[in-house]
Amino acid sequence: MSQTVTPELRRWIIEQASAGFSPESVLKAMLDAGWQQPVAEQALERTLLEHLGSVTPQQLAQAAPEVREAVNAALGVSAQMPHIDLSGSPRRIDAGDRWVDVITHLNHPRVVVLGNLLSPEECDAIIESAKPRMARSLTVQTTTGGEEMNPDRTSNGMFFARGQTPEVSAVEARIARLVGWPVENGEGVQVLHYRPGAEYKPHYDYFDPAEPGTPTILKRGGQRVATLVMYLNEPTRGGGTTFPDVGLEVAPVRGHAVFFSYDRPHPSTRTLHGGAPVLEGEKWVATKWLREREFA
Ligand SMILES: O=C(O)CCC(=O)C(=O)O
Ligand SMILES: [Fe+2]
Repeated sequence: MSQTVTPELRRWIIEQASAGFSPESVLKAMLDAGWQQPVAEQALERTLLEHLGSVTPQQLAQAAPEVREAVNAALGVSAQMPHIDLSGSPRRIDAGDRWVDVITHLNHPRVVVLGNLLSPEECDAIIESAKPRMARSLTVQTTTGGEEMNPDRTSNGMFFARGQTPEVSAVEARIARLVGWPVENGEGVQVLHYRPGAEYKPHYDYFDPAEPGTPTILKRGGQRVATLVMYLNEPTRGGGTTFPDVGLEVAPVRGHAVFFSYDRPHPSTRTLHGGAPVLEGEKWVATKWLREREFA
């Protein structure tokens, strides 16, 4: 007699895994219920893998450790993440050489808006040292692994090497302390300049695993797992950082920053975001991307 896997069975498997039962105990229950071992094993594996895309980080956090491990391994997901400790709901956080204000935070997507991350002097110094090296922004092209001009990004930009100027170096150390992530895992700071009308259409910062160029990119430091966009000045109107999945817009205020993290390269992180068009004035930001491992 051949057995077929019904939608009810798949739902039941997901419920069991989400409730914290280990795959072994789910499998045993299926065998006890009369399922043939190969069918049961395949149904279990397929169902859990296919379900991954719709699992929220909160659900996964509640799953049995074996499920979490299997899921993480299957997706190349990072167990450890850059993270801002907001336990005890602090108003301000000690970032080593500076107290940083906590303005707003959201759990899914994981977003933290910070105030006073940079002093006005640091903002100006970073803009001034970036200016001579600005060119039309390139984005890493996952189709090829190279860098290309992207029509969705109408800003101008440049990259600093890590530690290239004293201000960049101080800010990098501050960020590392703030999010508990090594300086070595960070890409160099990128500076972007938007004139009126310029924008950065909604996108994900992680590298799309489905694109052929991604494996090459990942050889250097693995996936991006978090982004910090730092506002170096204030456009008069427009230029906020938007998160369309949740209708959030972060105001570009000088010295403020928006931190967001994504523990898997997947839209379920809800980290789709963009730079809204600048309507009046101009906008300068510095972006710090954090990788899983050392970015050498
Ligand atoms: O300019 C912004 O607000 C967003 C910048 C951004 O998304 C990026 O640099 O990846
Ligand atoms: Fe981005």
